[in-house]
Amino acid sequence: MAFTKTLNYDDKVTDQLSKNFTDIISGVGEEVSREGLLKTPERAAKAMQFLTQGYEQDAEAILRSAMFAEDYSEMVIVKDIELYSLCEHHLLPFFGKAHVAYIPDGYIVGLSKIPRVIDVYARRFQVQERLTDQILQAIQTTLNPLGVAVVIEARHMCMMMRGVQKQNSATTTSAFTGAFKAERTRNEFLKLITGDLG
Ligand SMILES: Nc1nc2c(ncn2[C@@H]2O[C@H](COP(=O)(O)OP(=O)(O)OP(=O)(O)O)[C@@H](O)[C@H]2O)c(=O)[nH]1
Ligand SMILES: [Zn+2]
Repeated sequence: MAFTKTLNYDDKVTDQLSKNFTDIISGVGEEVSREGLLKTPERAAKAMQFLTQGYEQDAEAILRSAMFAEDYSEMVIVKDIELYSLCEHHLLPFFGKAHVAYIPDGYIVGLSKIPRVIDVYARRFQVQERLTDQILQAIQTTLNPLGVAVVIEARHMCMMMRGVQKQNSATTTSAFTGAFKAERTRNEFLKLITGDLG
């Protein structure tokens, strides 16, 4: 499974996507043989494969690969994790940050696995709500903790560059399981993710 910043590109997929991007370039009236655009279909094909590599990856397997038995049952929060995704309606980026918390029940997980799981689901065509829920469910299903909380704050290029063209709007989505359904626990989490670490 590719976790590196580069990807082993599939030649057949690259060829097919390159043809598609050639059509897009000529479709908007550009000259595909213009020097600056000669390699663009192939570059765009590779960029698109990179941005959708999450389809090939298994979030639950990633979590299971670093679960450790530990007698700790306080809230664990990983906050301000940057994320980049593509909206499934316009294939334009949305980006922002995610905050994830869980309360262990016998098992903790390697901290880096949480951002990895976010990338697995973010690197697909998405809506922010489903992305939020998929991260939540993957952690709940594998670790079976006392509760999971996920908050995502993001800006959607499809609302900024086109459409309503609102530059400052941000969308917040949240999802909770178990202990986080209780107001006190949820509020503690929300306070900790908005608070200053000092
Ligand atoms: N709920 C949700 N909506 C999204 C997300 N990303 C993009 N959208 C919205 O998806 C909707 C698609 O609506 P349509 O009316 O079919 O598309 P459109 O004509 O391009 O709409 P406008 O963006 O309003 O111009 C738009 O309102 C987008 O803002 C997301 O992650 N979650
Ligand atoms: Zn969109």
